[in-house]
Amino acid sequence: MSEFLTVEGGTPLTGEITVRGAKNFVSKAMVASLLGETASELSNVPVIRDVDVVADLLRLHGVTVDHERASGVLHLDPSDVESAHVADIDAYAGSSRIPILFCGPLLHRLGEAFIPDLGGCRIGDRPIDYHLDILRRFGAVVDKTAGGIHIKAPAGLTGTKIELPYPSVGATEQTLLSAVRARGVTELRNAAIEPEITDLIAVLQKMGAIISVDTDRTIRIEGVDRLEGYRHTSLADRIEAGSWASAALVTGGDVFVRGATQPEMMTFLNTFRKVGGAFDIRDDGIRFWHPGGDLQSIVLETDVHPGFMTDWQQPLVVALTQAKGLSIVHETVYENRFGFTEALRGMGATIQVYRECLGGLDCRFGRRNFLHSAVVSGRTPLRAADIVVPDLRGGFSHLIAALAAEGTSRVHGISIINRGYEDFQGKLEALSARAALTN
Ligand SMILES: CC(=O)N[C@H]1[C@@H](OP(=O)(O)OP(=O)(O)OC[C@H]2O[C@@H](n3ccc(=O)[nH]c3=O)[C@H](O)[C@@H]2O)O[C@H](CO)[C@@H](O)[C@@H]1O
Ligand SMILES: C=C(OP(=O)(O)O)C(=O)O
Repeated sequence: MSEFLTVEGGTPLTGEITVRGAKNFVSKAMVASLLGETASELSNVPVIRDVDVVADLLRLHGVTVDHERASGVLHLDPSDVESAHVADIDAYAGSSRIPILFCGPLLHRLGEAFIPDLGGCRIGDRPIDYHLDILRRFGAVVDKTAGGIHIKAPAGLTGTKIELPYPSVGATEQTLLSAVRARGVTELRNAAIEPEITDLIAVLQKMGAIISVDTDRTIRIEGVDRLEGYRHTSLADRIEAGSWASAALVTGGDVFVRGATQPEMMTFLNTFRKVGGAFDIRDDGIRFWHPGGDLQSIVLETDVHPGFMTDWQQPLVVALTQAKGLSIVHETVYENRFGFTEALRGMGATIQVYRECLGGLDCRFGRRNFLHSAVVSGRTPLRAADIVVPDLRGGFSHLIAALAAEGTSRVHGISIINRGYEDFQGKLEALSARAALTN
């Protein structure tokens, strides 16, 4: 951890940056390519570490992966998967959450798989009980070991009825990726319907799948015998776009986010406006800026789509430290996503975290001892600090706070941010931030 970013605060971010494909879709579309008999081509792919991790994992399983990094085109050819000799899979333990989604496709192709322990941000326990339950319902035999899970389906997978206890994104994707080639029909109730899932369904349909989505969160999948490769352009990363929007607001800046799209960001845009941010939606992106005057405090609850996305929460909380009055933020998706506020407090923010559900919703975490509600009292000037990045979005929030703070901050552990923000240092430079890497 010797490398750190020196950030001199106090300069509004101004200018233009580009946001490419969504981290939370691209990685899943890459896994979907394993289901095809022919090669796939995915466009608008960002250069982020999660894409590299999944590319390497696919290569390990015999997929030929060619990532044209500048143009953002990814070629994925799975024709050699059956003959691949998978070695060194343990090296991928803890790298991201995507390996668990390899289960369905590998079971269809090979009848068995070993999935190393998962990584991803530590923002709660992040169990995989729904995933394992789903796989068992399809007929797989799951054996949990110390380093990962062994999974087998010698007789193939059979369609089933599933009702999720909570509309989990990953569990919905697990179901989709397993059901499309299972025997018969699968019905998934209480499914997640995030835009990244809708785009995954679009990819699977292009491959030959038959999937319908009802208005009541029910997804029906009719299994088919064969799927082909696909050609698809990823939807934009709405989380990255929202993060830069918050950065513009906190620093009193003006940023055009080329590539950002309105439909997937409607909920964010409503909140951004209520806080006092301004935006202008254009065909090629969205401009976000601080129009002057005071920012307003709000009551905010994170929720599954179409609610306010949990991954937007952390950057926006920094903006709330600059709003007048008391804001309430109730995190209902992850039980432990306010750890990042400690560093903000060290920078002068007034934020209290509570175990109670503050806000309108009673969530799964009420009365379970999790500090999952926050009260932010503003406006408080922020001062520079030495910070260690805790997780992806928390890290970006700290970066935003450092950009707005008075003085020079040192942000350690910034490589975590590369997992989901393409070339964020280049983008900071393009926006005239005063940030430099020190080794
Ligand atoms: C790579 C990726 O796409 N990550 C996103 C994905 O994560 P991910 O797919 O991991 O998130 P989920 O939607 O599955 O998790 C939501 C909630 O369900 C719980 N749960 C989930 C699975 C399970 O087997 N058991 C269980 O209890 C989780 O602990 C969490 O409290 O959706 C989240 C919610 O929009 C986003 O914040 C993440 O950025
Ligand atoms: C929680 C996140 O991602 P992951 O599921 O990959 O940890 C995120 O993108 O903020």
